[in-house]
Amino acid sequence: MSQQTTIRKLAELVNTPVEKLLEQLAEAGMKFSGPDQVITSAEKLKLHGFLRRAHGKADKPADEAIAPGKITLSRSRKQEITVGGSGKTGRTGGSTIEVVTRKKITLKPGAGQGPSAADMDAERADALRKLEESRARNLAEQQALAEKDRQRAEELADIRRREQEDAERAAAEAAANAEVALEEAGKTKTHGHGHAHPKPSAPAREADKGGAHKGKTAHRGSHVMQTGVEDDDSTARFAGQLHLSASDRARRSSAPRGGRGKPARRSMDQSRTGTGFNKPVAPMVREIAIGDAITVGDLAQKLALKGGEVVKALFKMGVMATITQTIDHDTAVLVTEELGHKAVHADAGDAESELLAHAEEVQGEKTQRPPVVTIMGHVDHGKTSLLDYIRRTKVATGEAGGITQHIGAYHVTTPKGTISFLDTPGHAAFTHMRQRGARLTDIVVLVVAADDGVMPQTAEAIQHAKAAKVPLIVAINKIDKSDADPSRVKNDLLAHEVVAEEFGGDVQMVELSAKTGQGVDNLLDAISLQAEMLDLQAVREGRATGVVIESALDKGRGPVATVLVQQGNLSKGDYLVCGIQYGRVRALFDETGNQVQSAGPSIPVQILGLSGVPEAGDDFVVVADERLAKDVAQQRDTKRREMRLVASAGNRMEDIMAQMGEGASQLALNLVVKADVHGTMQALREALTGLSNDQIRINVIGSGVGGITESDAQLAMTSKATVIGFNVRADASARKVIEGNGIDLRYFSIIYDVIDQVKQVASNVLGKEIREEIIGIAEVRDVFRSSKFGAVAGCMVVEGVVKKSKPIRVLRDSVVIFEGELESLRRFKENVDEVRVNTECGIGVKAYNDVKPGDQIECFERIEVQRTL
Ligand SMILES: Nc1nc2c(ncn2[C@@H]2O[C@H](COP(=O)(O)OP(=O)(O)OP(=O)(O)O)[C@@H](O)[C@H]2O)c(=O)[nH]1
Repeated sequence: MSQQTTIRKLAELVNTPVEKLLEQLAEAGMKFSGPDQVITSAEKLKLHGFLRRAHGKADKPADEAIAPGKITLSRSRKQEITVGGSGKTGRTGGSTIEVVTRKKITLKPGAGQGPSAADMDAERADALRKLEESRARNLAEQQALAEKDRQRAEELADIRRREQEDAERAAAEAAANAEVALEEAGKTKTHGHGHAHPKPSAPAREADKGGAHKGKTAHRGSHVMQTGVEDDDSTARFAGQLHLSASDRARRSSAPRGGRGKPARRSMDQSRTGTGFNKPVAPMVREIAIGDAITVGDLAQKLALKGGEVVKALFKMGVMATITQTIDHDTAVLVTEELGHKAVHADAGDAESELLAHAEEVQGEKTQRPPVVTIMGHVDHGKTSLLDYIRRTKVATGEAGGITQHIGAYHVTTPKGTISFLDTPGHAAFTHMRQRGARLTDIVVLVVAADDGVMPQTAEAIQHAKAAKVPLIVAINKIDKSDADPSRVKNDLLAHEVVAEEFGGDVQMVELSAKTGQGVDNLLDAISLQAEMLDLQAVREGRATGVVIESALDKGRGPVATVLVQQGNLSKGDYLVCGIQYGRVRALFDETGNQVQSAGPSIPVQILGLSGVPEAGDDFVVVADERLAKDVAQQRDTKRREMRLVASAGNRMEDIMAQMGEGASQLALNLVVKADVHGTMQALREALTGLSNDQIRINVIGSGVGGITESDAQLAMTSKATVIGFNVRADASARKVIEGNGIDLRYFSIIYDVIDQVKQVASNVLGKEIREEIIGIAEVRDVFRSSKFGAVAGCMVVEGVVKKSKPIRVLRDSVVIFEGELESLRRFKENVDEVRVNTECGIGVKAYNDVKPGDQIECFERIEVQRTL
């Protein structure tokens, strides 16, 4: 506005009549003489303010413009900026500031309209001040965060250091396994080395780049101060720092401390590539095979753990075991799973299945085979005499003197066919059957002395035969004796459901005398007849299978075993597996001691050539070659040893329990059993352990064939066992230990005596128990009350005898309501010590006055009873 404005010109400009303008100016308090008078800018503004007010609008700038000297016209722009440490407003307390920027024009009277040098007004200064404050606040926050990050980084570094140590330890432990694994995989160590420092993976590289945070900043663009409002570089950079991500900050703050700050990251990458011995990212789960038993040490080795760790885990499970101790399969599986690994059952092995495949090959035409007979009966009823008679008269034909040797079994040839007898204790025959789940005996001959009748062991034999579903033939022996009464025997047997044919049953009964031989042929006929009815068949050709009946170690000939062939044909030169032994049949002998070339089904034969002494009851199988025989035998040996370890571990445990007197209410009686032959030893072991019940457990902790040795005596001493010698004696050194330590040693030659005596010993161990016995019951008929005696019950003794000195119980409706003792017991007015059945009496109960008619007073006593098996 370089030109001066007149009122007329202004009226034209604002399009208002000049008169009206003059009026308005007059109203605004400005007097003008005419329209050509000049109007100043101040006057213009005054008019403008007047007019706004007149229209009801307040105009602050206009008011301010009233200030003398200058008029400022302004155009404003609002802008919001957010400031805060990480951009996460909520966490760091960042704030939003409203910045108002104005374009200002200050008009000075006569000074034209261009922008003045003092563009910055008070508001702007205020906004900048606030911004400065905010910056300062954020800087403080930044520093606090940096401090926190530094602490956190230190913690992380600490954790990583510990992990690294753990990893190194794990690596050392895994070294052995890894070597094996590497060998298996055909990898060389250099291969592993080449990957020891792999390049970081793509994402890792990207994350490592310095620009990582930039990308994030860009992503958070809404938080960045926009340029153009304030061209402030420092603020822009500052804002960039504010928006660093937490991870970036952590890395940035840890970087200077950790050198290059990357070892942890590198190790992660290595583990991902699967090279080097770094701590695995997930726990390593091993799958291990466990047999029937394993020592704690072996298990730890399989799991690549320290023995102590497995012991500790077992302890937590309530199993106390040392590293050398054996644990059974189930416990081993449990602890393996507890330790986070997997367990599978160790396969029995291919050799055994191969063996089975071979065994199945023994197929062919089946033909009639001889019956296998076991003789059983009560002691002294004549079993041995009968067997001897048959052997003497029917075996060894053609041999001078007919001397036969005892090999545990023999066969006789009768006009009606061959019969094989098992010359082992009846128990043993059935033990074998139970063990193998197969029939070893076809027929049981039950010997009953005609003069003695049915006795306990007769009944026991009947039970055995019935349980095994083996048919019976009864030999009524000693009929030569004057007091023989065969019909009484037959009648007695009826009570055991053994019914003679003549009574309409199906059991053949033969009267005979083992002494004179009378009727023995009839018995053989009866056996042949029974065998025919049973239609016993077997394959005669092919590889033989069967069972060991007896075994021993012969000083001159080595291990000898009497086997009963069940299928096929056993020949000299055959390879066989026999229990855990194997070998090639060097020679076969029959019961007369003659060498034979082969033996068919149901024929017992003694063999030489085994690697060791098999156990009675072991099976044998002829196999194609020695290798297979050896493999199977060794596998079985391992398995059996494992089982023994478990059994002995169990024994040890029970001993400990018994000694501690806690954890088991069951008592234990330990025995060491030695016998002359395997069959007897096995029969004894079975029979004795079978005596165990809830209260006592009979442990045969040691058993074997042969004399009692010093080691047997030592075993007995350490486990406080009783030594049983069956047809064997203790040698000098064993006797010394036995006598010196007071070990209980007993010799026997009759199985039943052993059982009886063990029962007695067990009873002593069991001790006595206190039992209560009710000796009398009195019924309350009436109750009298006296000040002197209290309540006195008028009673009738309905059972037994009521004694003053014995404890009593008061019963109401068959429920005990009081237990105590008697205060008084009277017959009429007299005090008595006892009152018998069907007698009236007066009873005063001590400390109890609530007796009512209808109650029962039960009198009892406590007695000591010897516990028995
Ligand atoms: N008179 C007579 N005596 C017999 C007969 N059979 C056996 N004896 C006698 O009875 C006794 C016992 O006979 P063993 O054959 O030993 O009886 P066991 O049943 O084998 O006895 P253990 O082997 O001890 O169970 C012996 O003295 C025999 O001589 C018989 O038929 N008549």
